[in-house]
Amino acid sequence: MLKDPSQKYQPYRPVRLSDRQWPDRTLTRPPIWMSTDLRDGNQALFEPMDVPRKRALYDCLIEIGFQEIEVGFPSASQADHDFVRHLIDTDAIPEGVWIEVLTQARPDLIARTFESVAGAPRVIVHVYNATSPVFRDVVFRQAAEGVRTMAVEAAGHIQALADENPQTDWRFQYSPETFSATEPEFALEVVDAVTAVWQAAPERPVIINLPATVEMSTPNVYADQIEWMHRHLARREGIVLSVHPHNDRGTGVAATELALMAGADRVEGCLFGNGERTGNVDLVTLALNLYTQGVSPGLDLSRINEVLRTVEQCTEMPVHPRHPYVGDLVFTAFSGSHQDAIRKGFAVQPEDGVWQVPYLTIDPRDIGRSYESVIRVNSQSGKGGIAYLLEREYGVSLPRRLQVEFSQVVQAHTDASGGTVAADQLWAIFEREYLTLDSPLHYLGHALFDANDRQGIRLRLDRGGEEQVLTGFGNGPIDALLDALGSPVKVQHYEEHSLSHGSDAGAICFMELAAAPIEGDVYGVGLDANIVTASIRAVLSGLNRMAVQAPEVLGEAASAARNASP
Ligand SMILES: CC(=O)SCCNC(=O)CCNC(=O)[C@H](O)C(C)(C)COP(=O)(O)OP(=O)(O)OC[C@H]1O[C@@H](n2cnc3c(N)ncnc32)[C@H](O)[C@@H]1OP(=O)(O)O
Ligand SMILES: CC(C)C(=O)C(=O)O
Repeated sequence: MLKDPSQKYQPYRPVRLSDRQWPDRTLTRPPIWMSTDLRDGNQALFEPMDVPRKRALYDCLIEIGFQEIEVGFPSASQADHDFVRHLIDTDAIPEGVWIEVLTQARPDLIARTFESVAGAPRVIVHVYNATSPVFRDVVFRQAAEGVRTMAVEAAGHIQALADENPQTDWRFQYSPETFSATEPEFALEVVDAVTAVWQAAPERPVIINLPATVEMSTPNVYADQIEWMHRHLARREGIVLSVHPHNDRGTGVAATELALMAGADRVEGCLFGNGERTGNVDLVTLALNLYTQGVSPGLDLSRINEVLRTVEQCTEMPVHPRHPYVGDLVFTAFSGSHQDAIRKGFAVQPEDGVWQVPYLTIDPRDIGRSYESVIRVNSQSGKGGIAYLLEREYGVSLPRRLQVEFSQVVQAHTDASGGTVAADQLWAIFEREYLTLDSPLHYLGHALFDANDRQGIRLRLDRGGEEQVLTGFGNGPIDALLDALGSPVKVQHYEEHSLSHGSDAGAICFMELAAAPIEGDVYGVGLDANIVTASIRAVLSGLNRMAVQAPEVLGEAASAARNASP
């Protein structure tokens, strides 16, 4: 890299527009959408789409609700010509939908374009020539006047061919390619000349499309350029003002939004931002950005995963996992505080119905995505996400302190394994830690009985391979159980709930235990169809876990007296 890049690169030229209006505007309605997936998107692929792939993507665009679709550059390739014919010959252009075809401002190409669309019900003929100084000087080797004439002659040619074919409904579109690198005064001069030829008027509007063929400035400069044109264009009321942003600086969406605030009526782009180099502007992001502002975009993206699959199959290009709204990971929170906030947000249903789940700009269900991928657990995760997954998948609501305890168990696992933990793996860790740990004390059975206003229990268990029958008495079954075991532990807290789903067991019991040699409390968990058995299992689970640190918590082997029949 150069120490002084100014020797090689020049800053963009700002537009003189001191009273710009766009900064104070907000977007309150959607633009007219035009998909150029099948043209600009297609011309940017390793392997351009064949007719079946183009057709699959076209059908997808129709289902989403696009009414203007640029279907190709039929004078440039046989494949594009064949696709246009396929649509016309199979009657695949629904009422209200306009196909659009692109051509250079060259008489032979314009003529071939009209031949290819013969018999179509509605066609937008889109003609372009570049207008910027470098194109004038280097590519066309013509003075500005020559470049203007190229556009004017093409416009006249198009008008004449359309007049010869009145069975089709025609609309005309002109793009001064490289508009954003063109002096605004010259772009205006060319566009005004073209709209004069076409006699643009409200009853016969034409589309003037102002591309950022290469994005070369901050989005505010593009917005200024659009507002300047919007305010200076002749026949403005007969013009649908369109923008065609690319994303070379990574700000295509921002530039488009500001351009719409600056007066544009229409946007050309591609699904998920496919297109030349860094892509055309992403129409899905634009549409859903509007949606999250409470503005219906007029496009149906309620099954966004299906759209994604179609686009990926047709273009053979993957969409990034962090791509806005559609990427695999955009509704996933790994870090603990995010998971905690999301879980709490889901739990609150605001009375006014206004969406306010932290970290999520949109309800994933609105676009056909589920909460399943919302929370994943890895080494950055905390108790919130873990609790959320166990609750959602297994109907298990962990008490708060158990959430803390178990998250450390999970963290040890993720630190060691390095990966993420799905809900089923989480449950397996939970089972191993709390539910299937049955040594040294292994529950075999119990019977409760009344003993002079006290609760009696006869407990059958396997203690390290030796079967024992222990008897104890207390104020209730747990008290009697601890008495039978002769264990010094104290029950600090006890919670039990029925399982809502995910297991046919009826109840889960959480027992928070404390015993002198151990710092802090330790949880045991029991799962059983019977609520008392679930609580006995929970005590034994806790004791087995505590015994790893302090074997004495297991209690003395019960006294002969206790072992005697009551
Ligand atoms: C920004 C965009 O995405 S624009 C769309 C780009 N898409 C495509 O180009 C589609 C694929 N293109 C093609 O198949 C070919 O370029 C064709 C069929 C359009 C033209 O092919 P060719 O006649 O062989 O020309 P070539 O590809 O070399 O293009 C360069 C010529 O087109 C001229 N040209 C370029 N753009 C335009 C235009 N908009 N209007 C008129 N002439 C143009 C150039 O000045 C150059 O002319 P020259 O040979 O007299 O110097
Ligand atoms: C033809 C024009 C609109 C184009 O694709 C561009 O400038 O990027």
